[in-house]
Amino acid sequence: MKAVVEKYHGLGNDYLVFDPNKNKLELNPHNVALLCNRNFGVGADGVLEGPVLENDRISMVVWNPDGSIAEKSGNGVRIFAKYLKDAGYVQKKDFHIHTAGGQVSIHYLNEEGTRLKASMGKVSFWSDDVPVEGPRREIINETMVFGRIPYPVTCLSIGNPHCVILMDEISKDLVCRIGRYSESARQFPEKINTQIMKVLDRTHIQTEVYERGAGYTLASGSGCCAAAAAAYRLGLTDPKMLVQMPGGTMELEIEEDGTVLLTGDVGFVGTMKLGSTFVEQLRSFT
Ligand SMILES: N[C@H](CCC[C@H](N)C(=O)O)C(=O)O
Repeated sequence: MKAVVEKYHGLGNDYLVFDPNKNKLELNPHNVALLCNRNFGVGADGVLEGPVLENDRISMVVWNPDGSIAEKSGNGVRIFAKYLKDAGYVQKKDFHIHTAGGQVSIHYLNEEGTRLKASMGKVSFWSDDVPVEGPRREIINETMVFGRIPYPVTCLSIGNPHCVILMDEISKDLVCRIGRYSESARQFPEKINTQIMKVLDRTHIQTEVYERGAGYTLASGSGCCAAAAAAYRLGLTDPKMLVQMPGGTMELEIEEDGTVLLTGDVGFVGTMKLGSTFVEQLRSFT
């Protein structure tokens, strides 16, 4: 059996596109984890399975490298939109991609499709939407303890769950130290993506991310939406801002109705025809 994947990245947050129309292999948590393994597999921060084309809808599935499925990925939908153009599935400049976390509207900003704007939907700070255990409330600057240290935490959903912690200084080490505790903390029944955020001024913030099901990554599309929405809700920024992450900078805009617009680049790395022995390994996981 043959198998081929296409590798792309969004600000260094790399994904493999696995097109079921070109591959017979069935994906499952075990073979996705092997595909994403940076030593024994291709290596990536996740797999984007699709397009599934039915009743003129385009949908995709976002897999995390631990084999779990995420409702949405901001870099993932932008990468997937670029793939759809490269593979000839779409010719229009504007269209929708359906994910488990809701519909994302895509607008290409250049001919090659390497710069895209995604309308990521509305955020919700309500505990039952994120979800967060306890009485129904909006989670804004609520003290939560991770690793025996209290933090002021803002939680929100943008289709997938996020917590955002405002700090004076941020670093990879710090977000990993917190994320190891917060990701699977008991108050998050569906786990959580963790962002620490430094506000530079009213139009610039900086973040580091520890992703649910992936750990530390160089950038997170849904994560920078969450950080921007939290910064704006806390009254620290204007509705339009730049979010600086280790992998690069995204343009964010919070619209009047709470919809979050995400604009940034994606890069195509290459097409990988998987070796027959490796494909047999992937198939061996039932
Ligand atoms: N790990 C995330 C999904 C990918 C998020 C990130 N890579 C993005 O670009 O939004 C989750 O389990 O919700």
